[in-house]
Amino acid sequence: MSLANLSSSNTITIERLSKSYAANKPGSSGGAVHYIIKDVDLVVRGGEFFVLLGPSGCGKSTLLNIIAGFVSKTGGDLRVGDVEVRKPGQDRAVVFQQADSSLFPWLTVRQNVEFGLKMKKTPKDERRRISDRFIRMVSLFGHENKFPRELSGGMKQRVQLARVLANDPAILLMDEPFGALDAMTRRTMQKELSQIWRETNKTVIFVTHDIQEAILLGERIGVMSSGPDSRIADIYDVPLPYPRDAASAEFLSLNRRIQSHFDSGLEGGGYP
Ligand SMILES: Nc1ncnc2c1ncn2[C@@H]1O[C@H](COP(=O)(O)OP(=O)(O)OP(=O)(O)O)[C@@H](O)[C@H]1O
Repeated sequence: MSLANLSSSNTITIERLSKSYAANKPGSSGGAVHYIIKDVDLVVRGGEFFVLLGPSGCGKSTLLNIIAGFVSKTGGDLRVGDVEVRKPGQDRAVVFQQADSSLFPWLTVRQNVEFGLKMKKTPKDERRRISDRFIRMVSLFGHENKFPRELSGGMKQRVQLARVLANDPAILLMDEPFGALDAMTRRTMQKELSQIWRETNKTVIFVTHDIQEAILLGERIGVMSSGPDSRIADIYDVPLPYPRDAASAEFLSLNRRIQSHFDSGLEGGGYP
């Protein structure tokens, strides 16, 4: 398959997507319906790095989990390429904020990274080659025989990332993956992720409530309105070359523009 075809088959198309729930008090009847997200329209191109930015509780994780197939939509359409999303699939992988719940505590770093490959019956030599590559990429070489309990939070997060990348999903869905890390580790991880994305041409949707992180990473930034009835209120292009310099005039100017978007109350709420 050519790269162009690969890209279009990884395009994520979202049309009037909604997630609602019945908000009846116990014992009452009637049809009060609350929307977490309502009528979200978005196209994320194959190979694009798209950031979803918004205040806490606006529905970023809900939208990401619908794209992952973990949460069902209640309205609208969602497709990857031409295929309607109804459940999780091998084309999509999720990186969560907390690595703890996703790593197997009884497996070493290497065994965790190779887990999905083993399930797919990838031959041992090939598994070793792939896990070596990604363990190096996330700077964990020398730690491959350690167990999760012997690792710091940042190291566990890097194992999670290496494991997801070893499975080679076309689409990476990342839910505040660096939110729990200290500032220095976070910066290193942002650089690594940006480089991996540029090397692998994956489609990435990255959730954050940090404007600087959004501008460091994204080609486009979709700003979500505060919930309920949340939607993508605005999309900013980030026409800056990678790797990005957070101290450059253009970076700071875009940061101010997005910040003022929230300060002016366009989202109907404070930020963050
Ligand atoms: N099953 C559910 N039933 C009712 N409300 C829900 C349900 N799931 C989520 N919510 C509500 O939907 C809103 C959006 O939650 P979500 O976790 O998607 O937000 P978020 O933007 O990712 O927040 P954060 O940045 O704090 O993680 C919240 O107000 C949450 O309480």
